[in-house]
Amino acid sequence: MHPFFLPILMVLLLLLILLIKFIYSILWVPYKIQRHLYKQGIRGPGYRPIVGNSAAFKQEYDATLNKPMAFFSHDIVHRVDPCYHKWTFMYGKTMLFWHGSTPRLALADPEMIKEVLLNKSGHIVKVKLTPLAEQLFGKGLIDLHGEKWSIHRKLANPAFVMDRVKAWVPEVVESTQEVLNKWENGIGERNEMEVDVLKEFHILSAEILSKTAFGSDFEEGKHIFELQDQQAMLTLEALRTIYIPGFRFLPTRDNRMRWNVETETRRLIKNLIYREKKTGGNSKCLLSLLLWGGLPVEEVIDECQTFYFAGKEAVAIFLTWTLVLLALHQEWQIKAREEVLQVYSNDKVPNADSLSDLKIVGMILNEALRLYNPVPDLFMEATQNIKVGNLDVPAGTQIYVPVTATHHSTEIWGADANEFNPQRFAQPRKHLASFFPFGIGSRICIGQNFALMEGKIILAMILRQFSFALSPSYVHAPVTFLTVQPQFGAQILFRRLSG
Ligand code: HEM
Repeated sequence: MHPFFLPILMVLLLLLILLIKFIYSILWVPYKIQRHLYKQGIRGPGYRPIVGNSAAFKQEYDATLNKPMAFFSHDIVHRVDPCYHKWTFMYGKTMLFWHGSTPRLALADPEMIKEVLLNKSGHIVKVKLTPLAEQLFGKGLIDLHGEKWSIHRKLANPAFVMDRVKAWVPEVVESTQEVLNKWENGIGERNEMEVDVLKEFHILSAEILSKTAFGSDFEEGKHIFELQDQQAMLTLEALRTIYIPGFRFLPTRDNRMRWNVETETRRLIKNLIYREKKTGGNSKCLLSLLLWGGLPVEEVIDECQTFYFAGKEAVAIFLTWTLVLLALHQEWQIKAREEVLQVYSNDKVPNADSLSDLKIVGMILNEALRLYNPVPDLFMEATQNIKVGNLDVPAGTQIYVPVTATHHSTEIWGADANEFNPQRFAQPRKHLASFFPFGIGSRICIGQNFALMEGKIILAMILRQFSFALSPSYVHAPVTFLTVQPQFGAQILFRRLSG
């Protein structure tokens, strides 16, 4: 026998096993799942080996970016979730599409959505972030599972219970007042001034988060936020391409940039932690709870990365859309101002006790979160064969929850689903899974109380000091850049209120 015969045979055998595994996961499993769901009446754009429907996603997304809305409308699903929107007309609202070779089953029925998000069997879990997204979020709450998630969540929860959140009202008032003074000075002798509130609210929510959750000076956190913004852009670029395992380890230009940004972000957070350790901490803040709760430093860094992003981004977007809506719907701006002036009469500074008196403001915030919910979709995964409603869902199927589409559904919200009508929130919500901007179930947003408190205080303070309208330079173009954002900023004209 030739001396190389055996090694060559081994290599060939190994290659054959790899090929079989490859064919099994790229062809056999996807087509099997597709057949299984097709038999139950679930249709979709069809599986393409390896790439799935990535080409369609890219094409629709690029088309959206190049096509601002022709006229102002709150009917935005076709921009925010373009593929899903297009496919619903072809295949129905409950459908199957493909992210690479991963099946995604989109659900539209609130009862089924509730069943998935509230499932306690442990067989439906949150989808793990891709390693690329981990560089942005860190391996914190958003991406943790099981026992580790439960430990982190228990440690972080006390920072966001209502009493603790209310204690942060003075910090929110102080930071907001500084911004409003800046606008006031900017107007000076003029009649009005244009402000891109998207930029302003990013800075304001970052400052508030630094002071409250991290108990630190904004200057310390500022650089971390800037790096996170940079990382968000890089992550977005990467997420729009097909994920190829191992590619992120190649020293490409973008990969190197991502590594550097991540290393620098983590270094800065580590500095914050060491300062916190030295000073003994501030028992009110999240950072202290995590650190003194016994988490290893590396896990605290991960969690800080998560909160620096999640706590700033969505709040800034939420406030931005609220202002855009009130700038457009003057009648509601007037109603909200009347309420604010009544609740905070005699120049009273907004305080925690009167938050619940801001009923109309609360309804407006809800309506803004319904029409322009910052997080457009949620992803879960079946780890075993499961039943959702009447459907048999095979293990390995991801479940896609189209939050924006649900919030805009005429079947759920009636013929005026795409109208701005805060009055609809005068009644309790129709169904737990008809309005869920913060998610529902055990993974519900931990910062919900905090975000709504910020929304009420900041909006009340703006309404007391200024009237505002959309600037002619504003172009309505909602688009999904990780969150639902105004593509060209949100230019608003502010006027000082007389008297
Ligand atoms: C209007 C503002 C906000 C919106 C719309 C929002 C929305 C969401 C949504 C939809 C989820 C996912 C729920 C799920 O997977 O089922 C989430 C999770 C999360 N949010 Fe928020 N969020 C907001 C503000 C905040 C703030 C202010 C913070 C922190 C200060 C925060 C921190 C988090 C964290 C850490 C998670 C992961 C929770 C877990 O999986 O245990 N969010 N948020």
